[in-house]
Amino acid sequence: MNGLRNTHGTEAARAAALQAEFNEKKWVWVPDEKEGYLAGWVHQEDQETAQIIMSAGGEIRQVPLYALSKMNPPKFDRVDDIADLTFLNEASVVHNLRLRYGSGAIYTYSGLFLVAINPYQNLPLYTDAIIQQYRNKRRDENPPHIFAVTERAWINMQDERENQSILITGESGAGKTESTKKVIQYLSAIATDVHIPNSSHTHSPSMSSSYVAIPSIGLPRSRNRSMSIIGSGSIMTAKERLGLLERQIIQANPVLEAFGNAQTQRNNNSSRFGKFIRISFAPDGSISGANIDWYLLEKSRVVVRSPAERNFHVFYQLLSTSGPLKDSLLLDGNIENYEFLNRSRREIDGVNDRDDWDTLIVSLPSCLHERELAY
Ligand SMILES: Nc1ncnc2c1ncn2[C@@H]1O[C@H](COP(=O)(O)OP(=O)(O)OP(=O)(O)O)[C@@H](O)[C@H]1O
Repeated sequence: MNGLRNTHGTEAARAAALQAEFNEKKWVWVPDEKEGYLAGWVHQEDQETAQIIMSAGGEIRQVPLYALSKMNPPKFDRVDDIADLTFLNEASVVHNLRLRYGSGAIYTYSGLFLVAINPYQNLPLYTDAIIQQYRNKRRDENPPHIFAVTERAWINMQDERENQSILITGESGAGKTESTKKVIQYLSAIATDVHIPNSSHTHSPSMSSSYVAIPSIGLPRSRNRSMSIIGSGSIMTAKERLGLLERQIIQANPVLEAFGNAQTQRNNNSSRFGKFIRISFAPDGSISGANIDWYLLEKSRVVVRSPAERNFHVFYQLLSTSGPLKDSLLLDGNIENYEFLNRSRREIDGVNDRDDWDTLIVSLPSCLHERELAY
């Protein structure tokens, strides 16, 4: 107990010292070509420019006033919600995200939004224990997390009996597909065990994983743009249900990815289409089905792309095989013989197109409802 009090005391003293040091000077963020923004303090200023002493190294820079951004006091370092910052400027947002990322916190709130920074490594943030940590908790009871956003959607669906949507957006390689998987992981883990077949009252928290905004979801839907994953209709035990939805969506992935993903300069497995995933729940909270709509496929990639990128995976997968399908399509050459393939990259490091073709073929009958894509 004493030890704990001492720790708190030391932390408070440290915070007070930092604040006192901060108060002594007029701290600002200075734009820097290499680092983005660097800390410094104003030594002198006139009406248009300021003389800044850089915090690291003591270098003096002459900077126009309009380029400077006010710095927040140290007590705001690593805040969970960017909206809490006193000075809400780009430099302070970047600083906060950078500090948090440096300590393994890839998620930060920005008001109603959640900002996720791609860690490009597997962090232990998605275990069953973490799911339990977010279950039935308010947003302010835990650190920012995609599970907290999903929990909110779940609670709203239950309380208000209204459909919910989670929009996941970002540039290529930002982590949209991975984030979508985390939402599905959470929902399938918390959905209740009992399944009532053929219920007519379902609610759908929907997820849009795309770089286009929600209104695009209103595009007319056609049969060949939609893939249904239908609940089993039988009563399942917790163990049987565990991960069923995840497994079904994972089984659908090889098909969607073969025909809709390609290697780009930013992402070896970039989705070249928007996705709208709907997960339906029965009134008792069990999953009754799921549906994936896709739209805005980058069709131009078939004929033209940057030399450093590839066409859609399926072409390379098909040409890596031998057998009746290739023969029936009169494909007797290899990549070099086809103009739409031989003008750009042919291989991806660490990817075996032949293995991926086998996975695709195994996935086809199990994930397609009514054999929509069978050939
Ligand atoms: N939360 C995460 N944890 C670990 N790795 C991640 C995470 N998010 C993304 N990644 C890594 O970044 C890569 C690219 O992410 P992802 O495919 O989700 O991007 P995307 O936004 O869907 O890209 P695109 O728009 O090009 O399809 C993933 O293959 C994975 O290696």
